[in-house]
Amino acid sequence: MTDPILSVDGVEKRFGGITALDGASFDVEPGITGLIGPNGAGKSTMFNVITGFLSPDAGTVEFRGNDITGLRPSAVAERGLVRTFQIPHELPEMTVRENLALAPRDQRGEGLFTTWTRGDGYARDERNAQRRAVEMAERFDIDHVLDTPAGELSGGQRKLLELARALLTDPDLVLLDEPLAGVNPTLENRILDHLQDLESEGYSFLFIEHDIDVIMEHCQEVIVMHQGRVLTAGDPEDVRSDDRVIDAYLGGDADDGGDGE
Ligand SMILES: Nc1ncnc2c1ncn2[C@@H]1O[C@H](COP(=O)(O)OP(=O)(O)OP(=O)(O)O)[C@@H](O)[C@H]1O
Repeated sequence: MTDPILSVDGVEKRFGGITALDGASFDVEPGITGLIGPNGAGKSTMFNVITGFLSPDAGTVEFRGNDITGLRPSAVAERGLVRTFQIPHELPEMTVRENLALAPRDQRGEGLFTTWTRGDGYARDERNAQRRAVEMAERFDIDHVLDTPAGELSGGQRKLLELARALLTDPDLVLLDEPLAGVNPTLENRILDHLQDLESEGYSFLFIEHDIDVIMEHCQEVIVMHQGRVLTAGDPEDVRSDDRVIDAYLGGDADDGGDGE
């Protein structure tokens, strides 16, 4: 048994009267792990807490054995834990090349201003960033759109760009929020193949996904959230046949008029 790369323990998060996370705990082992659960289960809130976009009201998050609870997103990214973003507001106007070249600094919280005002080593860093941008675009088959504004990409190309941007920060663990949403089946398979290849190179992934077949085929482990807690976690085969999971997805009230399909 390997050490967990990520450990979440007793995490709580409330928004006014809404309890989004209600004492959620789980471990993530190296590899590809799926995070599933019905709408409103708390999956996105959990991603935000893990990556420092929200502070939890209680509980801890440990990454590679170090407490990262409440650290800022840039500090979390520095330690090797990143999430893919919906491309922020201003970036659709920038080309794929520019998006990729800026990605590492962006994740570290260095804005354009810091980038431009930095002195020593800037030219070298810049050449390096440009070279890696092209290499990454080639790897993800988006090199033919390097000079296209990101806002003009298809849904699938945009997901590949997000993945490429995340990888340019040299992460150990990447959190992916529905990486296949709005992606056509051909690109969907390509993204999944990329994840598999990257995993064999030592990257780990935790991803939110609604398609249980994708989880079954590509994840070593699956974590199921429901009502802000972890309902169960483990082997996808076992989880799929777990009555509690089936109930959670069907709405739970078995004697409440469900058609029992
Ligand atoms: N910023 C917020 N303010 C108020 N309530 C919020 C906020 N963010 C999330 N919530 C609430 O917290 C609960 C959990 O939401 P969350 O988005 O984390 O669930 P989810 O599992 O990601 O759902 P989905 O699969 O629909 O994206 C929901 O009841 C949601 O309405």
